[in-house]
Amino acid sequence: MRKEEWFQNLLKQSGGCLVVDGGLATHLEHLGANINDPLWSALCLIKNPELVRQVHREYLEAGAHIIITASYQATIPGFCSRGLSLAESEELLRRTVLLAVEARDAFRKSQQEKDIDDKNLQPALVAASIGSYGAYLADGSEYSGIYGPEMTLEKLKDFHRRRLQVVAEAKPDLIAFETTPNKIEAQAYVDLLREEAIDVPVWITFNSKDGVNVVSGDPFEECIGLAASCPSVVAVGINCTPPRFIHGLILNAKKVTTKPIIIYPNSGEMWDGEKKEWVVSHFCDNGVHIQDLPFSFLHPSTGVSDTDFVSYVHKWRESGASLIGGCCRTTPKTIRAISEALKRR
Ligand code: MET
Ligand SMILES: [Zn+2]
Repeated sequence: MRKEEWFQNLLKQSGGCLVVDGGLATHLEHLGANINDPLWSALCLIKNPELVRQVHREYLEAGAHIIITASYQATIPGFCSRGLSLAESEELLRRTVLLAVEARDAFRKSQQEKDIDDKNLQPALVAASIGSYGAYLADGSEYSGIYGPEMTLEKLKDFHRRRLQVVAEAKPDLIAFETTPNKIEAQAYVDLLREEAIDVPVWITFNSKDGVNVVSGDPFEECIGLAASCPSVVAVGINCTPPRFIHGLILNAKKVTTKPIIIYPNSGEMWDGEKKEWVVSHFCDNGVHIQDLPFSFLHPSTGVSDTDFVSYVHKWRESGASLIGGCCRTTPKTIRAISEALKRR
């Protein structure tokens, strides 16, 4: 079966919408991991892989149909710079898929033990994360998309090639190219998928900080159109972007593609790449300047609350999103709320 057909069938069987998990790094931190490090969540693969498995498990229990692996910031040069050999680095990359598969299989088993009929089993897919070159740099450039004048398409392809091969060989159900900050990186993905004949279905999602363009300033519709033109791509969309921009971006994506649209926003805070922390953005979620609001109106540490997030879900579903989840600063609580809101529809 063609990849697109497989995915469309899966969506249909699930009533038209699949739930994606929430922030992996965020929840690792909530569970006590210290990931303030250039490897970010990938540090846990070395220090505490059991915690990664637990995060996957909690998202499945919260109702996620798709869990995203801990490979977002896991790269071969990143691991090698910490003294790991090439073989060890590749093994760790494979482990990201294995950890998610093990969590998924254990979850399925527990569902079956609860006597849940095979045909009523929650679909549970593993999407292998590929973060951008900017994520590897760990200098905030995944939120600027500015890689400097020296960067070329070939350099980006060379950076991504081996990791993509290794991750694909580990046989995830999907590959998730996440937080893509510019058009040139999307082009690198599309070229590599063809050149390396990658047989795994993929999604490509972009991030935006103005609701109009992707973070680099490249036009959003051009990026979506390019991603959607790739035969391996089964869904396109947006991640790690404030909730207030999502509705408009879905409508704009629909102008250029009929492929399923995936959205998993962050909680609305902004990543300060210099301070390396999440800060409340300068606008409140309804576009009002934060300094014009009474303090009690704000959620300084959490951005949009889980209940606010859920009130958006119906709007996103109506405007055409077929996969909905959360990104940074969202947790299993957010995902449970999304899952329940969708079930109530
Ligand atoms: C900066 S976006 C990070 C996406 C990744 N899947 C995570 O939740 O950790
Ligand atoms: Zn994120």
